[in-house]
Amino acid sequence: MIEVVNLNKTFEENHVLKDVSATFLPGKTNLIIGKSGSGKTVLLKCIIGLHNIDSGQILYNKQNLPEMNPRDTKLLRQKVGMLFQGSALFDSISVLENVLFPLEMFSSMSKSEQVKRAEFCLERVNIDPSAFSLFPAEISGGMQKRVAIARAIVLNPLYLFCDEPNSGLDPQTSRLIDKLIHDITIEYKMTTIINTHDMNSVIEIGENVIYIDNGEKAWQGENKDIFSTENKNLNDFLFASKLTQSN
Ligand SMILES: Nc1ncnc2c1ncn2[C@@H]1O[C@H](COP(=O)(O)OP(=O)(O)OP(=O)(O)O)[C@@H](O)[C@H]1O
Repeated sequence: MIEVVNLNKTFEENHVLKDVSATFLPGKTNLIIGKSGSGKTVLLKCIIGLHNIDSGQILYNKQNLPEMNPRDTKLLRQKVGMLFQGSALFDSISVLENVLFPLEMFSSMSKSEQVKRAEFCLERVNIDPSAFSLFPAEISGGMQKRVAIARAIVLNPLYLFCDEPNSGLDPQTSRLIDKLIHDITIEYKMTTIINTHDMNSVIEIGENVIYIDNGEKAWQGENKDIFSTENKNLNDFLFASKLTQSN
């Protein structure tokens, strides 16, 4: 489980995260939602350790990330998978080589074990072996995203962080990607945190939704409860998101 406790983050005069406390549950898809500029990405980056924080705690199974020694931090990083906006695949190497990359960097497997593991992950995200030797530019955006998921899970992470996984995808492909992330989260009992604008994701896979409003955690709960919330700003946000998505 990941918990953040009384987290504060400022950039110069800009107090971006204000005393945020939230829990992110293992085996669940945890969604961070909120208006543009509310602090979602900064929160995700603080949790991953890409931003130093001003005060508060970031607890990975009760171990506070800012206080971890370099050895424990390194061990933790090996348990983390990341899915960035726009897939961030390496253009000049093949699909298979992209997924092999983390294994070459961080595992002690033999080459043949690495290839077996990479192929297994690609098959898990439904990439046909005929596409293994293609370059990212030769496959669709949805396939690129699935390759990026395969790469993110190849080291068997306990934690999966996804920043806007559906950006640039059509609604049908977005649904497939959501379902894939959700299924993999359950299968591998990962703690998955997704930063999203996509209201369909909230409805489909929002098992634990954290709503950030102007740097504060203003609501946390399950998708089934979100549309009966009495939080006015959240209601306005949901209404505006539904309008945008139906246009
Ligand atoms: N590296 C940085 N240096 C200074 N200010 C930053 C930095 N990163 C983010 N901010 C500021 O923090 C605030 C929150 O930004 P953040 O990117 O977290 O918003 P967001 O909710 O993810 O928005 P979006 O949905 O548009 O991506 C903004 O005011 C932004 O300008």
